[in-house]
Amino acid sequence: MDLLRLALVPGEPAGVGPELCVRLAHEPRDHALVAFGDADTLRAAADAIGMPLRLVDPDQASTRAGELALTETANAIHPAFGTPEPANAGAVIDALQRAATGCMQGDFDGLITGPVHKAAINEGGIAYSGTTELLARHAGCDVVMMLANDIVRVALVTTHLPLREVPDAITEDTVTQCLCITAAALQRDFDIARPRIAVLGLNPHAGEAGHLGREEIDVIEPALERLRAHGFDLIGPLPADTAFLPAKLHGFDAVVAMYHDQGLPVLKYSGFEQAVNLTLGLPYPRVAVDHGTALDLAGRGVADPSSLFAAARTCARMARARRARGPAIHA
Ligand SMILES: NC(=O)c1ccc[n+]([C@@H]2O[C@H](COP(=O)([O-])OP(=O)(O)OC[C@H]3O[C@@H](n4cnc5c(N)ncnc54)[C@H](O)[C@@H]3O)[C@@H](O)[C@H]2O)c1
Ligand SMILES: N[C@H](C(=O)O)[C@H](O)COP(=O)(O)O
Repeated sequence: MDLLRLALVPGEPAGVGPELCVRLAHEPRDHALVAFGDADTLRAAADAIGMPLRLVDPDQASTRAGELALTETANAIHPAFGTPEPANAGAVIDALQRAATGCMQGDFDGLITGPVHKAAINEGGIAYSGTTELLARHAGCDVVMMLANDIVRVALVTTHLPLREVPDAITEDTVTQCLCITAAALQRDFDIARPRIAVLGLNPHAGEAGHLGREEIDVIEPALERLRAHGFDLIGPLPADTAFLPAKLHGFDAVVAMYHDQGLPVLKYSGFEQAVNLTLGLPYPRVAVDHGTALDLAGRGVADPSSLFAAARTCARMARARRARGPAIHA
């Protein structure tokens, strides 16, 4: 079988992404990694953490430790560590889009991404709420953000949205769509034949029988009932404050949360180092780190690379399984 090829985007040039990519390039691997980024930024990151780095042509598909194939997407300005330059927003987004195009065209088997600084991209004049949304638009499909570690998988109905807008975005359709994409991904990429999914309510105590909000009764429960009639194994809507108790978590393959900060703090508290961020529903596997740009640590050589290593392992595993199984048939 041909060597697996994975695209790697370091993300914000002033953050920890580039140095973590240098560390990743030194890890043993049985797949080719092709980075999309700025050569000077990667070299500066390698110098800062005292690790050698040899950048090679993207066609070379090297698996040698310390070597990284690079498709250059040059920055406008060389940034200082810890200080994002909004002028580099175009280069950061260009790297993501070119890597995603490569995945869509079948040049790559999957995409691994480092952290992007959302404010710096917007300050650079590009409307951007997250890479999840960018990749969904690029591929023209609906997706779900799921963060996962060995303890829990959390999928979100809404992603990067002001809290004020969340209730209006929780509809029977968005809940149904999130559950369908999540269940299909658990079957396909995690080999769980009949996933058991816990679904959280939106309101305190899942609405307390309508006395603390009606979204559970009017929106979430009807969506669950509709899907149960199609054979989905769903529990909920559950009160979010106790759904993550270890004894309960044991029985679920994933938890669907209604919004970002309902689900992700629990996931990150339970295992920040090993967690990864997956975009479910794309035609290719995309796996990212679970942490941000950590501007306070950039260039100091102390940032933990575990999440990026886990992202690369997860992406390679999913890509290999998809290759073995063949392309998905979309209804
Ligand atoms: N995958 C992504 O693209 C992603 C994920 C989360 C946040 N972000 C973005 O990153 C920026 C900064 O976000 P933030 O400050 O809320 O979160 P952050 O994850 O960058 O930092 C939170 C804390 O965790 C620490 N930390 C983060 N990564 C670490 C690592 N690898 N090793 C050791 N410690 C680490 C930081 O030092 C900081 O104390 C924001 O623009 C945010 O939107 C991007
Ligand atoms: N919501 C993610 C997290 O908190 O880890 C993060 O912001 C990155 O999301 P994108 O991959 O959509 O940029």
